[in-house]
Amino acid sequence: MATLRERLAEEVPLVAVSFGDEDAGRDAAQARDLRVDVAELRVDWFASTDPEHALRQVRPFAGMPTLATIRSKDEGGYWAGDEPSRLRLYETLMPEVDAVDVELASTEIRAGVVAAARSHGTVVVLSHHDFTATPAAARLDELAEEGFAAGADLVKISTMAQGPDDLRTLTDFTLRHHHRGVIAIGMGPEGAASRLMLPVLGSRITYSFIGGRPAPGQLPFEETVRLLELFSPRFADRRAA
Ligand SMILES: O=C1C[C@@](O)(C(=O)O)C[C@@H](O)[C@@H]1O
Repeated sequence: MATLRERLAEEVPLVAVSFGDEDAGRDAAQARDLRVDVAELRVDWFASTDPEHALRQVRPFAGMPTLATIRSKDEGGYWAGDEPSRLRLYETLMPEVDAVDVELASTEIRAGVVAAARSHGTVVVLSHHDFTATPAAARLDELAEEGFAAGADLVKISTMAQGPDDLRTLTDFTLRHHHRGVIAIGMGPEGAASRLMLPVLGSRITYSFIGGRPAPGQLPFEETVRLLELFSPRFADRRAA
């Protein structure tokens, strides 16, 4: 099977699903059955952030592309510990996963996460979330520059879309930067179309859900796959292969 890095280079959209630690064995089996492209392990959702517990939740997903995220409270996550502990947890998980996602704004640990990722060949996503609004194009460009300069393989922008103007802003951002490796998401009901349209235009990963924990505006995994198969022949070919 192609590695996540190889898949990303193909520029065919990937569909991710986020998982906590309710029942990692069950979730991993389901993710494999449904051929989820990327399992995002939301470590900040885990009941315990003890490293051994976290490793036990991640291991059932071995063999499929995995992305570990320990999201800060400032950007909508549940991580309650301090920054040195968060960096240690990323370092512990690094050999077991294909990619990690840390916020661009987490400047205390960002360089440490990137350095650990480099030594393991792990893909680095540097992300920016805004749950209220979509910033102007110039600000999004600054974030992209900051992210690539800091060592991102992918820069992810996930912002609340309030209407068509925000969809246009996120679309333009995708068109300007898709060749460098970006993920762009318009959250909320007004952003839902971005979860299909932007991957077709080059945003590398779109996020969906199975079961009960959707982010604002996310579509179910099977619906996302069905619609992308209609809109992206390259995606349909890869699913059929
Ligand atoms: O940042 C993202 C994108 C997301 O917030 C979304 O809106 O799909 C879902 C999160 O799990 C992921 O880490």
